[in-house]
Amino acid sequence: MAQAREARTRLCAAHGWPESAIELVPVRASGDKVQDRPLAEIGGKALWTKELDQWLGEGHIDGAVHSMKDVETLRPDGLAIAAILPRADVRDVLIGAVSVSEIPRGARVGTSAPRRAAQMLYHRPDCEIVTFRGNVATRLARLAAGEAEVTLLAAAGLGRLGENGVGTPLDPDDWIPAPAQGAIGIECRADDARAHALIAAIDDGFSRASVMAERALLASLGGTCHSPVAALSIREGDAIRLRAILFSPDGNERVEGDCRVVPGDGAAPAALAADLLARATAGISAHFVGPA
Ligand SMILES: NCc1[nH]cc(CCC(=O)O)c1CC(=O)O
Repeated sequence: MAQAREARTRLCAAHGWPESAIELVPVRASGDKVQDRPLAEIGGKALWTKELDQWLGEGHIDGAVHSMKDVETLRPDGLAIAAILPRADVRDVLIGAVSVSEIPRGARVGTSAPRRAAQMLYHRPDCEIVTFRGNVATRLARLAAGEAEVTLLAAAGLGRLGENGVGTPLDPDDWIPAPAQGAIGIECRADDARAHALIAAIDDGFSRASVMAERALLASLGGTCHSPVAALSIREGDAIRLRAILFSPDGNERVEGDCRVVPGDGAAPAALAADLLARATAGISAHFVGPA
């Protein structure tokens, strides 16, 4: 809902509309309905998009607001990503310790993201991963209740909920976030030219190019938002430096690489994905199926 409000505010500002011009329609996603198990274990795909796709396709709504990190790389034919909003803080935030190296020995780390678990175990093999799911407030409450010593959350999500002062943001030089982290996208029906044009007015070109590069890499890896992969686009003049790391889930192995991407070019991310898979050990490549 915080993301939808941000999208509404930006759309209304761009077109000079009152906030009442856009109605927010809450849709409960499958990923919200199941709270007690790690998402990766539920196995189903499209946990955050299935219901929204259906409502959009059937015309109950004219636009769907997504956290792009949760949007599968292969989208239904009838839908189009009409805008990527200016990207928020891309970083992961560590809560419960001031840095990864200062986490107490043997500490429990609450997360259900395979990427965060593997990346933490790579740096801190002494730590123990405990499953942490639910919204931001739930996770912070579980930390406060002593179910883990530390947890990791996206700075973007914390910021949108007004939790700005919590924890230590991790420098992307040593800790890379998830593909598309911090980016909000708005989809519409591909044949709805009017909605597409209105929404496209708030598209941010560099954020779009960055997110599309990260998604192109993920698609070529055959990865999902549950894959142990970290990827980030960094501005390099008019182009992008795309950095990526694949991990084995236990954090024992990793393979990393980077490439230069001219905005809109999907070939360079695909080539980086192929190169990473070619250099990956079996413990890593078992978690990626390659391009569809
Ligand atoms: N899968 C959960 C999810 N999807 C998007 C965000 C944060 C917001 C964003 O990255 O845009 C989060 C929570 C988290 O990772 O802490």
